[in-house]
Amino acid sequence: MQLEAKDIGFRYDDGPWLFRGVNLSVEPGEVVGITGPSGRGKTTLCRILSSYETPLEGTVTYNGAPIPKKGYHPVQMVLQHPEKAINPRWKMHKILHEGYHPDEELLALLGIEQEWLTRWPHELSGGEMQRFCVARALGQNTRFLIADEMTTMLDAITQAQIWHAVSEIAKKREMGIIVVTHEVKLMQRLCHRIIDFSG
Ligand SMILES: Nc1ncnc2c1ncn2[C@@H]1O[C@H](COP(=O)(O)OP(=O)(O)OP(=O)(O)O)[C@@H](O)[C@H]1O
Repeated sequence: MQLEAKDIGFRYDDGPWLFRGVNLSVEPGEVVGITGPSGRGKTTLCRILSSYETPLEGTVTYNGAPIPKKGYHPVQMVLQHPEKAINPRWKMHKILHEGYHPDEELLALLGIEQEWLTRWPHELSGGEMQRFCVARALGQNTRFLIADEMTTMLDAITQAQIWHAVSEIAKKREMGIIVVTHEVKLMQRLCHRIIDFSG
């Protein structure tokens, strides 16, 4: 059940190649960090791994086969800014239940309070909103989570709570995680190995 990128290359339109020949594989339960200077394409690579973007060269496979375009996606991505990932016209319960129905245990682990469910997104703080985005990404069929600066904007306590919850779930389910962050200590604490993406 490995997630594997082979010889990936990408550039935007007629621009220069952002990267070529990138190889990466992540095993179930493994936590892999990706580090590198700003602008080298870490976010773009994450988008390719989670099928939001198609590579111009190379392939991404899950369990040795291309990831099916239909159905629940086994690779889920959580971004830095939760407000960009949710529909501002939906109340939180609708946002939360968009893909599946998270159980009470997961909500409690992520510190999501019942009363938040009836609120609009603008009535929540960034940290509260991000807990919903994380819950939404942690469906039972999520095999890999891509955390692209997932807790960068949050205070230390919220950051610790979210990572504690995600790590617990990952251990229990053997879920793999890719962590992109500029925070070196967080990266070292979480990751089994770190890949330098300096290009
Ligand atoms: N949709 C797009 N169209 C054109 N260029 C883009 C697009 N998205 C990103 N880029 C450019 O591609 C390069 C890589 O961006 P990307 O966000 O992948 O890098 P990054 O390593 O994640 O950077 P950061 O650490 O600052 O988030 C940047 O120069 C960026 O301006």
